[in-house]
Amino acid sequence: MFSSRIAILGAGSVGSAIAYSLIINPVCSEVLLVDPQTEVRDAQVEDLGDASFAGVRVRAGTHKEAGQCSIVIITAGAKQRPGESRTDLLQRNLNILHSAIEDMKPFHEDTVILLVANPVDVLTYFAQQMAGLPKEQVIGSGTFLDSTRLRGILARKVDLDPASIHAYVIGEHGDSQLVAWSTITVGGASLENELRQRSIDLDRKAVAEETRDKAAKIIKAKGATAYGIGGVAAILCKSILFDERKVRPVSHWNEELQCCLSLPVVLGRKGIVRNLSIVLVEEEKALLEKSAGTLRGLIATAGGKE
Ligand SMILES: NC(=O)C1=CN([C@@H]2O[C@H](COP(=O)(O)OP(=O)(O)OC[C@H]3O[C@@H](n4cnc5c(N)ncnc54)[C@H](O)[C@@H]3O)[C@@H](O)[C@H]2O)C=CC1
Ligand SMILES: CC(=O)C(=O)O
Repeated sequence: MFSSRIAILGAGSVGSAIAYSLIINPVCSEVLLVDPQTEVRDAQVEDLGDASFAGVRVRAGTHKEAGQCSIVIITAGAKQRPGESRTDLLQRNLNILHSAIEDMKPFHEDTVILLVANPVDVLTYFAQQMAGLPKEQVIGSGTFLDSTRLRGILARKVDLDPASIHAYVIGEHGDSQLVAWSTITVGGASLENELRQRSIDLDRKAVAEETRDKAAKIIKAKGATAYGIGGVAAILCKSILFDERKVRPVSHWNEELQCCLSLPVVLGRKGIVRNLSIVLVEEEKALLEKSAGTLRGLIATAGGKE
């Protein structure tokens, strides 16, 4: 059995969905839930414990214990109300992040921090400044969830398994994100080729908008998204703990663009193992730079570097 521990800060909708994914498909021995709302936290522990058939222990933990875990997943923070954007949460969630990180410090030298709370790219940047860990060990779930949504939408359009479509949403996990259309492949062939061969007329703009707006649509109807990020965060934990070297689009510091945003990178036990050089066409490069500009602006507004 595994010996690693994963701490989840925030035992709300997202934290509990991530915990559920982690106990259903075990990758660690213990999951710690950390939340100042102790009554809710303890009820989540009890409820999740009833589902822990695979032997993963779930218990309440403290911030100090979390700082010593193999992975700390930060979901602590306010969520969007219908009509709000992720960036509307910035100041509230930055304050929560600051106190949570101070409460966890000093971190174990091998801890990887996975930001999930929004706006995830900006919080990833500030967590890197605050945590005292190498930048490679502080990452955000970024556009992995958007890329999963994109693959699902494309899979329905072209009648294929989503896992057989290599497609990435890059940039901000937010409104300035973009689909890297020119890089999409199916079985080694370009998506263009697949569409042409099968005479499928794909409305790319509509697909990109459906992908981008999916969270808002779910939030409008049920108040939160949870299962998607639950699955995605658990997959990222597995990639990290098993040193899988999987390529994932996650939020990380990009020296060239001077902000944290998502591009495909190689993930391993110490977080980002290396960057990959995705080859974009000019229009995509311009959109990525625009997305980075949005994120740099948000960082500056929140008191980070200009
Ligand atoms: N990156 C992504 O793809 C996604 C991000 N999110 C984000 O995740 C965040 C959480 O969403 P929900 O779970 O729905 O919210 P929620 O309100 O259900 O849960 C948040 C929890 O954080 C706790 N919390 C507050 N301060 C804390 C601290 N210092 N330490 C530990 N816990 C603390 C609260 O008590 C609350 O229980 C939101 O910011 C939301 O926007 C949600 C879905 C997907
Ligand atoms: C809420 C959010 O960030 C999402 O579901 O994409």
